[in-house]
Amino acid sequence: MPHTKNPTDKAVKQKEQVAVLGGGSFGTAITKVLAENGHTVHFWMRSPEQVREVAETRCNSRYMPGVELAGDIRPTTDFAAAISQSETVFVAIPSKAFRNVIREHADEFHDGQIVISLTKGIEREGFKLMSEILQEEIPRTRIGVLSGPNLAGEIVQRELTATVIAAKDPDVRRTVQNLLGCEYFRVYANVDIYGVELAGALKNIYAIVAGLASALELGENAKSMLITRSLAEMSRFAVSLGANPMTFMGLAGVGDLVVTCTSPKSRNFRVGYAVGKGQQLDDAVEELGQVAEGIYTLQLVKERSEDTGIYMPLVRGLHEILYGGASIKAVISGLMMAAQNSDVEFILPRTLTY
Ligand SMILES: NC(=O)C1=CN([C@@H]2O[C@H](COP(=O)(O)OP(=O)(O)OC[C@H]3O[C@@H](n4cnc5c(N)ncnc54)[C@H](O)[C@@H]3O)[C@@H](O)[C@H]2O)C=CC1
Ligand SMILES: O=C(CO)COP(=O)(O)O
Repeated sequence: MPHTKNPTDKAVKQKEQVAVLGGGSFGTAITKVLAENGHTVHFWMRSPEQVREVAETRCNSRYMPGVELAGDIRPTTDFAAAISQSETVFVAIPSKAFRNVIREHADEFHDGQIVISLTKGIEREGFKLMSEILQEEIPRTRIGVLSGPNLAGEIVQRELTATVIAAKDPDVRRTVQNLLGCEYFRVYANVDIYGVELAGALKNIYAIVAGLASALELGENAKSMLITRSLAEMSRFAVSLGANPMTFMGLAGVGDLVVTCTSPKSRNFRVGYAVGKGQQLDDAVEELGQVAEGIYTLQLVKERSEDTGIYMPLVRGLHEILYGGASIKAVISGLMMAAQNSDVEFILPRTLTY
């Protein structure tokens, strides 16, 4: 049920200047939360037409049709102007363009500025997460990552939502909690940046798997099995890369996995569903018209898991279906008939004979 009270009615403790980079669904949703909390939001996007539309109509019709953007929102194509006055900058640029955008404007960030990635993806070259890109490109800033079960379409309707801010610096965590927290948006803290960020990127793969399962009308037992084994697989992979397994018990892990694996509001789920109904992958992505990061993450994680010997049967199976022309039935049969294994491998180590 949407929360109907407008947070702008509430006395705001401290009005800040903030910037949001990226005018898609999630950039728009976070801009709306910040503006409703009374902050001045410098909303940077590359399209002058979109800037004009948001300025004139207070609506971003391509990504959030029918949603009014109230409050002190200043849309702009001028990057330097957007971030110059802002103590905190939120970045909602898809992973494929993330480094280029930050690199191009690296000199415009100032020392100690807080920069928070909202992006749930991985860069192909070097398997870099967005926080690592920020660290490389703008090391003088203070970096954090926001991730969790955060469907943009629900946030803009003020549906009750929780998220996670991960940062080493407690001041960064506190700042983001203060900026975003309100009656319908609750912000929890973590220090495991890598785990929170990897969880957000990896779950997109399993949302595609869940969409496929939904299209095939598999039963409830099967859906539960898939979600739980997805959690086992993604945490196995992340832990091998240095993440804390406990992060996967939280909102950024199981929370985000559940929401995207059970909702057609997830774009990744919708791509899986379309493929499960017989559509070609390229057509499904084109029809979506928005980013489905899992498509790219799948390829990177498959390669990385093979290079490092991490057992990821769902990733391998999905890759065979999407890129290897394998039949969905054959892949399911292969998964079900694989060697029997342990449930929670942190309790009973997995047998290696597969
Ligand atoms: N939409 C959602 O519910 C959520 C999305 N995210 C993540 O946020 C990130 C952004 O996703 P969305 O906003 O949903 O995507 P979207 O597909 O709705 O919009 C992408 C936006 O990025 C812009 N863009 C692309 N390349 C650009 C470039 N080179 N320079 C400037 N702008 C560029 C596009 O113009 C568009 O405005 C993704 O990594 C996604 O996984 C995270 C949580 C929730
Ligand atoms: O990350 C999301 C929700 O937490 C959004 O998922 P999609 O990108 O699949 O829509």
